[in-house]
Amino acid sequence: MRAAVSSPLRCISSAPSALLRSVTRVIPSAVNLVSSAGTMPVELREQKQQARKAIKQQLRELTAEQMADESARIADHVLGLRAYRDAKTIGIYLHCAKLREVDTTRVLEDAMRQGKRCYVPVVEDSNSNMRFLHLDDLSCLRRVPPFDILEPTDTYPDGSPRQDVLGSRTPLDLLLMPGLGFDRSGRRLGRGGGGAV
Ligand SMILES: Nc1nc2c(c(=O)[nH]1)N(C=O)[C@@H](CNc1ccc(C(=O)N[C@@H](CCC(=O)O)C(=O)O)cc1)CN2
Ligand SMILES: Nc1ncnc2c1ncn2[C@@H]1O[C@H](COP(=O)(O)OP(=O)(O)OP(=O)(O)O)[C@@H](O)[C@H]1O
Repeated sequence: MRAAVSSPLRCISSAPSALLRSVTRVIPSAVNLVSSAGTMPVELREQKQQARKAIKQQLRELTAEQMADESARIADHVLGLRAYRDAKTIGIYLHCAKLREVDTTRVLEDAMRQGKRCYVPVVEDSNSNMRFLHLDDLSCLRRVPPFDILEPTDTYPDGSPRQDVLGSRTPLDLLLMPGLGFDRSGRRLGRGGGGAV
């Protein structure tokens, strides 16, 4: 995600616990490989594809009740974290149920209630560039193709441009990352779009 921040950023990755081991099982050690050309080694690309396929299959097998339970546990965990409680400004994704992502609603609602400044991702273009825009009112959200993920409008109701975190004097203290899978040390596997690089 091309969201530069000017202070050390605390990153919390969350995924249903049933999935936490998937990434390391399917990608034993290759996650640490970096080719000298700065491109992803073919072997690693293939291992990631295989891991994505396996994880998506596991996600499909979770029931709605399991998803809701795991999301509730993750929300409880996040809400109890000092990093969260201390954060004045947070980046948070708006989960997509169709993609079986961890539900962020409760954290977002709590953050807004607590007066934390929230920024959410908005896809810029087909090159996976994205911005983090300020969100203070859920009524400005609409589903945007092709992924049908909720995004805020570019402007506030009064027509002024919605604030981009990069133009803000208060950088993100905490970022809640969407991801397909995470291992127990927090290493993340995304959907392959490269937006989070
Ligand atoms: N909720 C949410 N918001 C987000 C992200 C995200 O992962 N989750 N993104 C994080 O960067 C950005 C959007 N990027 C996305 C990239 C791919 C897909 C997606 O649906 N991928 C399909 C495969 C599509 C294909 O292969 O053509 C999939 O993974 O099944 C969704 C969002 C910004 N906002
Ligand atoms: N080991 C690596 N060596 C060099 N470049 C890498 C390596 N891993 C990833 N990259 C670079 O990062 C980009 C994103 O990698 P990848 O598509 O696997 O990300 P992801 O985990 O799916 O995350 P997301 O798609 O959400 O950003 C790749 O296109 C590649 O340019």
